[in-house]
Amino acid sequence: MSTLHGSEHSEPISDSPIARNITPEDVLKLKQITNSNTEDCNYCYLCSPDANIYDIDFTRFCIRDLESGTVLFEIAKPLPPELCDNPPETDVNDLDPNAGRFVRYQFTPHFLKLRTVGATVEFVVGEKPVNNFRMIERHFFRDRLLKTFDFEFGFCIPHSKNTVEHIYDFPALSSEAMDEMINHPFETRSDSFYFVENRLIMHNKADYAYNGGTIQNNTHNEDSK
Ligand SMILES: CCCCCCCCCCCCCC(=O)O
Repeated sequence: MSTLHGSEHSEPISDSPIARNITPEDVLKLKQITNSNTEDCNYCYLCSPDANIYDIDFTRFCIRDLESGTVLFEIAKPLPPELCDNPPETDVNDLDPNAGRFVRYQFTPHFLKLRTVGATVEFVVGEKPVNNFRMIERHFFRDRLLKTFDFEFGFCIPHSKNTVEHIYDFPALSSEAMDEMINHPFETRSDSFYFVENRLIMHNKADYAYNGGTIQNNTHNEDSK
């Protein structure tokens, strides 16, 4: 039996979140990062990897500062083994079904001073048309909700490759809040919930450090986007 971990709902959303459809309204009500009350918070997801019945696959992800145009982070999914000269012997996704659902970002303190960031996502979809593709992403520092982002991807035709840039307007943060976030790496976290026709089909997590000394970054799972 489990509830929607991390929420401060007076009633559990569900006895089994994976068994029942989680809606946008559900995740918009969450008052904490999912499963933030346990050590293994990176292993609590509100849908199983099998919920992605549309075979949506993120193949490239890029974040840029819209004021300067500087690319802050970029990652592309490796080519499938059949298209590689030297494919790895083991696919990490064969070992851990949650591989690729969690990303760790390491940014410099300057990142927190940015105003607007563009996140470009490239993704492919499978044989089903995708209607009403929507991402709700919630960023928390500890138990404080920094901001909720709610982005539409629109309609995607079967077997299409798509690119969209979502604009993140940063929340206003006091210098004290920024200092706290800088001094407590990985206590800033996000949940990204992806819906098709209001059904949760993917849930990814990320955490963030802002104490890096160089321009950018590092990830746990390089194939996660
Ligand atoms: C400081 C709080 C505002 C945070 C805005 C963050 C903008 C960067 C977006 C990157 C989020 C990607 C999440 C993911 O990997 O799924």
